[in-house]
Amino acid sequence: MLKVTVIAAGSWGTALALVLEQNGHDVTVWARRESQVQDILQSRRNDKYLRNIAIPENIQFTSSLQEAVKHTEVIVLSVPTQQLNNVLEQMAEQITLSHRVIMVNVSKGIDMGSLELPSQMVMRYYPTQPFVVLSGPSHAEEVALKLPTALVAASKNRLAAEIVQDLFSNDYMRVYTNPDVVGVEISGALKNIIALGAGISDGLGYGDNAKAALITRGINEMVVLGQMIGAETSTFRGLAGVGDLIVTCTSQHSRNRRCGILIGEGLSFDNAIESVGMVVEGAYTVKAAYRLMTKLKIDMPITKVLYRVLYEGKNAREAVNYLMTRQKKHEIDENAEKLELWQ
Ligand SMILES: NC(=O)C1=CN([C@@H]2O[C@H](COP(=O)(O)OP(=O)(O)OC[C@H]3O[C@@H](n4cnc5c(N)ncnc54)[C@H](O)[C@@H]3O)[C@@H](O)[C@H]2O)C=CC1
Ligand SMILES: O=C(CO)COP(=O)(O)O
Repeated sequence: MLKVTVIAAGSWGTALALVLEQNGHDVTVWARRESQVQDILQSRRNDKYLRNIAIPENIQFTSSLQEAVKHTEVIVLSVPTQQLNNVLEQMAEQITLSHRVIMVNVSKGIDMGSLELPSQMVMRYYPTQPFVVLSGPSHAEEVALKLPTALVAASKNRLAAEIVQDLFSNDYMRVYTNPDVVGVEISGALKNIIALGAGISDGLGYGDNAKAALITRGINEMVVLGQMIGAETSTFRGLAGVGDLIVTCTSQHSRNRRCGILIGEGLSFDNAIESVGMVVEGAYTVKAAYRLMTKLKIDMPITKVLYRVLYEGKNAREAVNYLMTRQKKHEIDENAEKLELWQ
């Protein structure tokens, strides 16, 4: 049994706390508001984020960071990416982790200000603690119902990856390990942008053909950016890559897809975000990815048009028209260069 602290009592943090408790660990969840802690303790539910799920008495809740991390062995960070730096700062001010703690991040995104990945933010504050990113196709609503789910625990530290694999594995959750932290993080961040696009496509009334094209060309964009920043291309074929892209672009549970559908149906960006009521990571990651794309001088057309739709008021239907009619090109640039493939 390990002592595990989950930071943030949103839908994913709560669902993962349930898994950890089921697996026999000593689980404490930190929520920033005492009122939320009291609500959960009274009802043993967290209906705002995870409806109709009973939370066992064994899971402790607190709004004190100090109490939450006291003697803990594993910290699971489930804070929305744009808030992660702020939470890490609060933790660093209040807590010196003098003991060894495995830092596990489960949020998916890129910081809009610094353009850092979660691993880079965490390592800035805790350079000597082992870091693991847990990612893959996994909606909290299904995990809370114990429906079969497969994830990937990526770390440069093999032992830490294997500890996290053991921590979460059970008969409905299968966890693989992977040393490619950057590839897993870029996959998780960019798939949300593509899912927003898939939602917009659905909201506009386009069909399965359009969505399949978005998913496939979306992987291409993930690879293009990933290769520039040191990711392994094979990671994009895995659970964190194509796996998560499929689930987020097609699932009824996806917040990113739902937000996209509302925008496609004509709602404003702000109203769509508000209506979803939970974090829509892709809406912020698109800004970071657009800046990265510009900085690295690479072409990411889906990211580019989504940025224009969300932040520059471009009409969504015109954006699709742009994607369809832009300059013709090869499907796979590398193949086009291989003279032996042409007759
Ligand atoms: N919901 C899901 O099924 C999954 C979510 N994720 C990722 O996990 C991360 C969290 O997502 P959700 O739990 O769905 O979000 P959520 O919107 O359900 O919950 C976010 C939680 O973070 C807290 N929070 C927000 N700002 C904060 C701050 N400044 N300080 C402290 N706490 C703060 C909120 O109070 C809330 O409890 C995201 O990056 C998401 O992409 C990953 C896999 C599955
Ligand atoms: O990352 C997720 C599923 O793997 C959650 O996606 P949404 O935020 O779109 O719900």
